[in-house]
Amino acid sequence: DTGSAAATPIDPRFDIAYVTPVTIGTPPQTLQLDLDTGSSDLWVFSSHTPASQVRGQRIYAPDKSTTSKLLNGHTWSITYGDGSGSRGNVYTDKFTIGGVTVKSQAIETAQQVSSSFTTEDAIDGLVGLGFSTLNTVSPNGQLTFFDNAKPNLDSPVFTADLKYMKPGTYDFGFIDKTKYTGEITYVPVETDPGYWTFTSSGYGVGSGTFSSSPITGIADTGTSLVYLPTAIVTAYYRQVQGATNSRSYGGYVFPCNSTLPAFVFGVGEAKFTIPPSYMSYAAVTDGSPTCFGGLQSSSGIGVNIWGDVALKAAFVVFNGEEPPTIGWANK
Ligand SMILES: CSC[C@H](NC(=O)[C@H](Cc1ccccc1)OC(=O)N1CCC(N)CC1)C(=O)N[C@@H](CC1CCCCC1)[C@@H](O)Cn1ccccc1=O
Repeated sequence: DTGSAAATPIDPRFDIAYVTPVTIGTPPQTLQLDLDTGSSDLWVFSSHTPASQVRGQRIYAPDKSTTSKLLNGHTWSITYGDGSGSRGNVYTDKFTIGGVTVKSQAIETAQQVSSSFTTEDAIDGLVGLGFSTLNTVSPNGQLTFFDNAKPNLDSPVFTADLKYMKPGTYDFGFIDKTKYTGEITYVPVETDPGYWTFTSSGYGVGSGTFSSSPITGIADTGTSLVYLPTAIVTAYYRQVQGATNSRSYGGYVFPCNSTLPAFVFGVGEAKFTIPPSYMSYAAVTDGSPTCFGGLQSSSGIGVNIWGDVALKAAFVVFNGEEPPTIGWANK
């Protein structure tokens, strides 16, 4: 098997998240889900989600699918880094992304979603693409779509080609040579506790010297920004006129008309440049002259996160062979 599906930004003004069309059940029900390498639950808004918590999202109705089966006595509950969360019951059903089908995928139906999910009408749920050890279904943890699909994929990989303010693609089962330039640099992945954790070889601010120092973090398609150690973040914003670490806005902000340096990060011998346009994430509120930075400190999180701001500067291969590795290429 091989497959390919679009990853479309949910907001035309800034890349807060990307959604991908999937089909569930028989006849197929189409939902727009956020593929998240930072978690491992596949959950959806459903006919079991209270109407008061659904605001425009598409829902999965297991009772309308001839191939759905309730996974008796199984429940799930998840809380994300940004404090959002959801919980509910579990079915198995036919699940397809970009033409790759898993006949019996655990579909976690929401009985409750937090307010930030209710207000985000462009996201109908998540497809966790982290390692299945992170799955929250109890009493028996379930496998991710990738783990279920892997044995039937031509190659046990999926790739992310996210783009700045336009649709990119997720490919499953193959590496599309037309999507990158030069060589792919592969580095080891630490699978404990279950993220795509790898070690970057260092960073540089703009045209400044490159600092070769290991930065261990996770490649996370479900996180909008890049979160790195405070020393790196302060070194970056020292080069930005008028930048301050705002308590009220919860991070580094600066005048939107500031000149921003690029941010360079290393993977092995390779270098990747996040252009200034990606580093100015968004105006703090619509029309404000104050902008929120695409690079923020990880000190409050406990893990460094290479989110979409970094991922869209590269072509990334999530290699599910044993042992797993992650590959980065310029594009
Ligand atoms: C520092 S982990 C914060 C991160 N959530 C974000 O990145 C959200 C994404 C978002 C926000 C609003 C609408 C849509 C999407 O966006 C912001 O938080 N932003 C962007 C806008 C900025 N103004 C403020 C900062 C996060 O929990 N990701 C998790 C997946 C997310 C959850 C929310 C829905 C979309 C998918 C996940 O991979 C993060 N994970 C990673 C490792 C361990 C646990 C864990 O849970």
